[in-house]
Amino acid sequence: MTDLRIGIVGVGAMGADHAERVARRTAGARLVAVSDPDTVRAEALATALPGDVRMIADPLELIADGEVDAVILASPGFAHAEQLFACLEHGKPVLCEKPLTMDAASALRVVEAEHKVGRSLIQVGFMRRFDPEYAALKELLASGELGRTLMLHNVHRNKSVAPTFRSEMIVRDSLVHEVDVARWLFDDEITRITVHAPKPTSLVADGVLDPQLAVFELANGAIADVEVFVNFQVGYEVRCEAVAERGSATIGLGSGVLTRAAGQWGGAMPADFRVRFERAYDIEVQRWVDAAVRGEIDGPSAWDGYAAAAVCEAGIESLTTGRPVDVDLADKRQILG
Ligand SMILES: NC(=O)c1ccc[n+]([C@@H]2O[C@H](COP(=O)([O-])OP(=O)(O)OC[C@H]3O[C@@H](n4cnc5c(N)ncnc54)[C@H](O)[C@@H]3O)[C@@H](O)[C@H]2O)c1
Ligand SMILES: O[C@H]1[C@H](O)[C@@H](O)[C@H](O)[C@@H](O)[C@H]1O
Repeated sequence: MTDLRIGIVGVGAMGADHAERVARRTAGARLVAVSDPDTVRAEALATALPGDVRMIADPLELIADGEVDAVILASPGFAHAEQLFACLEHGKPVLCEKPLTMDAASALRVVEAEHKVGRSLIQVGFMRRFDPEYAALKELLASGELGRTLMLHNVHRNKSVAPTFRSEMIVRDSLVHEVDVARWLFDDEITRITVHAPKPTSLVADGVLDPQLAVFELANGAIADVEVFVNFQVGYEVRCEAVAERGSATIGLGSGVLTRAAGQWGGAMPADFRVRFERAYDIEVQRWVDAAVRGEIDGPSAWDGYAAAAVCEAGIESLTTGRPVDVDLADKRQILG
């Protein structure tokens, strides 16, 4: 069978990482084109990677290109909506990095446009669903061995982020992962969100609310809390503890290799998500490629991206008022039939 020919739009940190993945270690796929407004960066990447990778300056041209079968969108969130509509117009399967779009209204338009096409073409890059630890936690909770899950406690810390990363991005770009994790682990919708902000770390610009503490209330009565702290300084740390009726389960303790030496004990912390979630991204992309060949998706759908956008929109409102905000989610059955 011939390889799925993939084009990547946006080759900054994440796009370049995916480009390496597709070009070197994804079975049944071939990287054929990259696009980025920074054409020098895109050209350099295209030249460095194995195979014949073209640089196409205009992302919409890459999406329309007859030799590109499927697209990975790793452009910034503000560019996703237009590029997703182009993928739908050309009938191209697309793995879109989170966030699906910048707000709930545009995300819902994407869901509706895909529904009109009549095929699931969009998969959202909520890669934690493919992380072996998260997958094992999901399986354990679903088995019922611990009884009903009551609460989740989550920690999401980045070593640092660019100074352009503002308070609402902490919700839309970082907290959005736990929004998806909570919806996925509970298999339920978040109906209300509250985002508290303690006095910020002194290591961010004035006005940036970092860290934040979010509380999600789910339709089934469960609650999830999340500390999100994107300028933690130390390293990348993502943890999740599920508390159930007859026990708890924790993932993300980073207990790979613990050493004891010179009167101290400990291990290494990954510098960022590319290291911590490398395996998750590999599995995500491989399964997306395999599903695209079958004309399907195999992961978070456009609806999941929309639902997360609706929760984040309410979260950003809560961050400014300090009050709980109900999530305004469209009726799935009415939209998708
Ligand atoms: N799943 C994850 O864990 C994860 C991790 C990091 C980033 N992301 C997501 O990936 C996307 C990219 O993030 P990043 O960290 O690589 O950012 P980045 O700033 O490192 O890279 C973005 C790239 O997109 C290019 N770009 C800007 N405007 C564009 C446009 N209109 N069309 C095409 N390319 C454009 C920029 O020149 C840059 O090279 C974002 O949606 C982000 O939220 C996801
Ligand atoms: O875009 C990144 C990415 O999604 C990471 O997985 C997350 O930990 C960061 O907070 C976010 O800025």
